[in-house]
Amino acid sequence: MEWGTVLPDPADAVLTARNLACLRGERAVFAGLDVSLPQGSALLLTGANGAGKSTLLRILAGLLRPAEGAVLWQGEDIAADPAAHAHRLRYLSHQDALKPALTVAENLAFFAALWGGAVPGALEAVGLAALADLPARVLSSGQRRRLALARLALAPAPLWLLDEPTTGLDAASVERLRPLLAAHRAAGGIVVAATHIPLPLADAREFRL
Ligand SMILES: Nc1ncnc2c1ncn2[C@@H]1O[C@H](COP(=O)(O)OP(=O)(O)OP(=O)(O)O)[C@@H](O)[C@H]1O
Repeated sequence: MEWGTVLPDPADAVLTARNLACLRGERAVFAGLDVSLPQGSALLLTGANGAGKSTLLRILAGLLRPAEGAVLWQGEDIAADPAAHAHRLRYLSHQDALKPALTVAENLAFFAALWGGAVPGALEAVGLAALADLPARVLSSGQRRRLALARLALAPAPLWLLDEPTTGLDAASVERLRPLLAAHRAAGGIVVAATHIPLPLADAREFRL
C-alpha cells in the first residue's frame, strides 16, 4: 500500500486533506494521507477491495470523521460547517438511493427540488428520457445507476465524489459520462472517483491505496 502526497500543494487548491488517518474497528485502513486538489482536477482512487477507497470518499464527504487529520475546503475545516460542505458536493455511493414506487422522473424531481435543475435535460444526459414514466422498481441495474448519475446533470456543485460510478453501465453509458465530467471540470469542479476500471476522464491523477 502506498501512502503519501497525491499532488503538490498548489496555491489555488480547493480541497485539501492533511495527514488523514482512518481506523475501522481496531485496524488502520490508511494513515498519513495528504491530498491537494485544485479547481478542475480529477483524482481516481484505485486499489484492491478493502483498500479504503469508499472510506476515503466518505471522509471527503464529511460523512465519516478521520481518526487523525482534517479535510479542508479553501483552507477551512469541513467539520466546522457540515451543512455548507453538504451543499457544495454531490456524493454518489454504491447505493443508488432510489424510491422504487416513484417513477424515474419523480425520483429525479426529488433531487431537483433540493438543488434546482431540469429533470428532462438530466434524464436526456444519461439516456433515460424514454423511461421517464416507468416506476424505478422495474429498471435494470445499469438503468438504476444511470438514474443515480442523472443527479450530476441537474445543477452545478463544485465537488463530485463518486463511488464506482460505472458499475453495471454498458459501454455507451460510460461514454455518456465523458461530456458530463468534462463540463464539470471545465467549470472548475473537482471530481474524486473510486473505480476498478478506467473512467472517461482526461488527465486524471491516480492514487493507489
Ligand atoms: N463499518 C465498518 N466497520 C469496520 N470496518 C469497516 C467498516 N466499513 C468498512 N470497513 C473496513 O474498512 C476497509 C476499507 O473498506 P472500503 O469499503 O473503504 O474499501 P474499498 O477500497 O472501497 O473496497 P471495494 O473495492 O471492495 O469497494 C475494509 O477492510 C472494510 O472491511
